Amino acid sequence: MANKRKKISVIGGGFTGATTAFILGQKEIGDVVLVDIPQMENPTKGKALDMMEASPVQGFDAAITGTSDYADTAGSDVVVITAGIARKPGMSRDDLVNTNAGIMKSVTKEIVKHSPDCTIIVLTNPVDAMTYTVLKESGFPKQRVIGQSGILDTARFRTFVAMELNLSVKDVTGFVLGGHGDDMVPLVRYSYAGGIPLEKLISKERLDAIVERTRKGGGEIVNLLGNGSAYYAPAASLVEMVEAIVKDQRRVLPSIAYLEGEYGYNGICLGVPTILGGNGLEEIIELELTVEEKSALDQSAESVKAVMKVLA
Ligand SMILES: NC(=O)C1=CN([C@@H]2O[C@H](COP(=O)(O)OP(=O)(O)OC[C@H]3O[C@@H](n4cnc5c(N)ncnc54)[C@H](O)[C@@H]3O)[C@@H](O)[C@H]2O)C=CC1
Ligand SMILES: O=C([O-])CC(=O)C(=O)O
Repeated sequence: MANKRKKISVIGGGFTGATTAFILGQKEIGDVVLVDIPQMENPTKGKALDMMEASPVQGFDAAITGTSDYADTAGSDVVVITAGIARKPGMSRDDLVNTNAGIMKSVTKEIVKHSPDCTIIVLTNPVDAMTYTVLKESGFPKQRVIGQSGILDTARFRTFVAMELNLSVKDVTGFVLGGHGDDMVPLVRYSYAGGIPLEKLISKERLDAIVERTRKGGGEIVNLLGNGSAYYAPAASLVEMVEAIVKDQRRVLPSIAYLEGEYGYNGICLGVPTILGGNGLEEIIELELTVEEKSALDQSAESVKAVMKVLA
C-alpha cells in the first residue's frame, strides 16, 4: 500500500539541493525526489541513497530518491528549484541571469506537466527575476510560485546580532525586505532581542555595520568558499518554507511574491512579509514604512526591474 506522506521534489542535486533534501528527510517533512540532469543521474542517485542510509542511524522515516526522470516527481505537493549555476568570487548574482533563465524555463515545463497542483519554491539566482520567470512559464496562480531570500537574509542578520550581543539566536528576530541583492532592506525598526527593540541594545554605528554585513552576506561566503556559494543556511531556509506549506502552518515568513500594487509595485517579484500555509502564499502583509525605508525599498525594486529587463 502506498504511503500517505507528502511528496517534495527538489530540482538540482548540487550543494543547495542535496542539503535541502537531507534536512527535509531528517525532519520527516515528506518523501523527497532529488532531480538533476541525465549526466548527473548516478551521482544524484548516490547522494540520495547515502542520505537514506543515514536514516536508521538518525532515526527518520523518509524515502529519498535520486533521478533524472521527471516522471518520478509526478504528483509532488511542493517542488523546490535549485537547478542552475552559482556565482564565483568577483561575480554578482545578476551575472547568472541568462543561463539560469533558460534552465528555469525547461525545468518549469517538466514540473507543470507532472505536478500540475504543486506549489513551486524558487532558490536559483538571481532569485527575484527567476521567480518571475517560473511564475510566467508555469501559468500557475501567484499563490503557488514563490521565491526564497528573506528567511536567509534575516537569518544572517539574526546571527550577526546574536554574535554582537552574545545572546541566543532564538531570542533575536529580524526583518529583511526587498530584492536578494546588496541593496536589500534590513528593517532594524522591526527587529528585536527578547522583545526589546535592537536600537535600545546596539549603537547606531554597530547596527549600521551589521546591516551592511547582512547585505553582503552571500558574497562573504562566496569569497570564503572560493568555488561556489552558501548552502547550509539557504537549505535550512527552504525547508522552513516547505514545512510551513505542507503542514499548513500559516507562518509569518518573508518570501518573494508577485506584487500587484502592494508596496506600490506592479508586475514584479520582490521579497515581502507573507503568510505561508497550505495554499502556498496565503497573504502579503503590508507594513507602514518611513520615507527612508520606502526609498531604500524603491532602490532595491529598481535593481530587480533592471534584471527583469534583460529577460524581456
Ligand atoms: N536565493 C537564495 O537565497 C540562494 C540562491 N542560490 C542559488 O541556487 C542555485 C544553486 O546553487 P548550488 O546548489 O550551490 O549550485 P550547484 O552547482 O552545487 O548545483 C546546481 C545543480 O543544478 C544542476 N542543474 C543544472 N541544470 C539543470 C537542469 N536543467 N535540470 C536539473 N538540474 C540542473 C547541476 O547539475 C547542479 O547539480 C544557484 O543559482 C545559486 O546562486 C544559492 C544560495 C542561496
Ligand atoms: O550569494 C550567492 O550567490 C548565493 C546567495 O544568494 C546567498 O548566499 O545569499
